[in-house]
Amino acid sequence: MNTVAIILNPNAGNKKLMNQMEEIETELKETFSNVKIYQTKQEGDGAKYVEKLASSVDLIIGAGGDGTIFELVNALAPLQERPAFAILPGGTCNDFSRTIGINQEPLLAAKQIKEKKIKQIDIGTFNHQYFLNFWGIGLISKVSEQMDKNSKKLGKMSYYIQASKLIFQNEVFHLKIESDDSTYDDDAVMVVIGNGSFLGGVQSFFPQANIQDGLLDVLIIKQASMQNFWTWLQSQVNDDYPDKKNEEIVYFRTNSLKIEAQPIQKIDCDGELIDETPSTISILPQHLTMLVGDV
Ligand SMILES: Nc1ncnc2c1ncn2[C@@H]1O[C@H](COP(=O)(O)OP(=O)(O)OP(=O)(O)O)[C@@H](O)[C@H]1O
Repeated sequence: MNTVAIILNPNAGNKKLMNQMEEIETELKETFSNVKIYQTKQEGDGAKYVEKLASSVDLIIGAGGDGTIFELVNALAPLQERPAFAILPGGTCNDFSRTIGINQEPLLAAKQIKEKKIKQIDIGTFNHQYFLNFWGIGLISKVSEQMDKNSKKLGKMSYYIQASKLIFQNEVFHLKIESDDSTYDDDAVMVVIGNGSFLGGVQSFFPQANIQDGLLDVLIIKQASMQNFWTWLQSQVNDDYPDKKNEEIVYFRTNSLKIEAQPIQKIDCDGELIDETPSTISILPQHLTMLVGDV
């Protein structure tokens, strides 16, 4: 593993990553003989770089926030031959980098990447889109919808401020889920399907998510559960979560499922609003070779 392309969004987050790039490049060059930085100028540039570079590099390092990582993963995942992938966290939440134990200090993350600790990682897919962290409808996508660049500057707290504003609106939809492992046909206010264990910067929804088990974690929140759910979210999850005896929270694991909602719901995928229901979601087991940190 010698040839490395760093695809960098210079405007991600608070530009902390951008300001440390020289130092990071020097650090990486101690281990990798050929390191080049490619700066994106706008949305779509990251994907173009992946298409151009994937067949000629051993490792692509995504340097930016979750939006940049989402774009790069969506360009890498459909390729037949995929170089290894790593993350230098530079955004607000950096959810998947946390799941794979990458330090949130970019220079320390670079030191971890130098260790070349490799894992084959599952990724989720639906309608030719791919996700590392989560697929969600209901409350979760409403929070994303109302987040703008200004509120993002507040960092991950802004997710919770938005969520707490919306949580009592409790907009119910009718949900139908079919999978080999479970079915559901009832009202709900939110569905979150997880691959990674972090969401909005905290290890809240799926603390025991395993990114190599070929399974998606499916969490359905029914209407009456919002108060419980919020209490639970604040209490930051204990080991026996989710308690399957709790009738207000439905939880199961599966490798694929079909979801319909009435009225149609917007889909939030790794923090990006990109599609609408219905959707058939599945997992691509150990599809991506990633350099991980302390996991
Ligand atoms: N040079 C650039 N200037 C502005 N936007 C860019 C640039 N390069 C890429 N983008 C786009 O900006 C969007 C947001 O980027 P990214 O997620 O990396 O940063 P962020 O929004 O600050 O972080 P987070 O998503 O964690 O809050 C992405 O969709 C990305 O494609």
